[in-house]
Amino acid sequence: MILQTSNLTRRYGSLVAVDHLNLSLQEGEVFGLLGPNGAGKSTTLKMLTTLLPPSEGSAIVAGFDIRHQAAQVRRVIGYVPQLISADGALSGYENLLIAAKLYDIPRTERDQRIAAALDFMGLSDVAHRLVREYSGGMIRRLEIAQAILHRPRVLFLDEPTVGLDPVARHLVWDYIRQIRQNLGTTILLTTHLMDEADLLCDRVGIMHLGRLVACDAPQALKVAIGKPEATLDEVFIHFTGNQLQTTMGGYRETARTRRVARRLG
Ligand SMILES: Nc1ncnc2c1ncn2[C@@H]1O[C@H](COP(=O)(O)OP(=O)(O)OP(=O)(O)O)[C@@H](O)[C@H]1O
Repeated sequence: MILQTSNLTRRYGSLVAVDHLNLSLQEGEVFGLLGPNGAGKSTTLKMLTTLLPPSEGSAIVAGFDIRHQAAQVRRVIGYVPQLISADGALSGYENLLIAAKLYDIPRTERDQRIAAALDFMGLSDVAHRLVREYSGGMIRRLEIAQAILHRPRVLFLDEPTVGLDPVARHLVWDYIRQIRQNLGTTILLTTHLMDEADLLCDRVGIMHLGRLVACDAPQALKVAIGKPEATLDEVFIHFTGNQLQTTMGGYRETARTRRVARRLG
């Protein structure tokens, strides 16, 4: 197992955002974490990327303990957060150069690694343009390029295609597949898009109120609910008892969650 959580829990005051999560990922798989707004997906990713300490429980990522070996964990993972992390006032190349320095990539290798990442993500032609002139899809691809520059063993993507048009979304899916295929990277992503999860993920985990309520290959989950021909939307509704995106409901809760997410960066 490349990633294993053991009763991983995070509380915010009296709210249990992630509740004794037990999750195992096999090396090289693309795993999708699904769940309504507020289910605990981002909080899980923040703990696994060592940005947020767990309240209870533990997790091992690529052989390192997120609590006691956080620095080692950070060296072997890549993370693309939900909110834009690239600097719009710099070029794509400059953003990648910062990432290369942050990841301690030796000076002699930097240029070659950056060129390879730009090429891999289809951004060579725009490398020296300011990121604020990029389309949403190009920014996402640049952020993914930044996150794979140091060849991480596990890549975390928090809603990688949110806000992208269908063409840009398909392109990001293609790149995610290529990363797995060419680099053997294990990928853990969160998404609200059931077609994205169905097409891209080897397995999905459905979270509801902080708990993992289902975990298997999309087709196996369809069979498990007695409807092999079902869409993943139906599977999701079956396990969460909700229409898509409604658990916490309402504009106020969504706005609050967004504000919180923004604060946490
Ligand atoms: N810093 C915080 N302080 C207090 N509560 C928080 C904080 N961060 C998240 N929460 C709460 O924890 C719960 C889980 O939030 P989280 O962002 O992990 O859910 P999510 O599944 O990622 O949701 P979304 O799909 O909207 O991104 C929510 O009820 C949220 O309001």
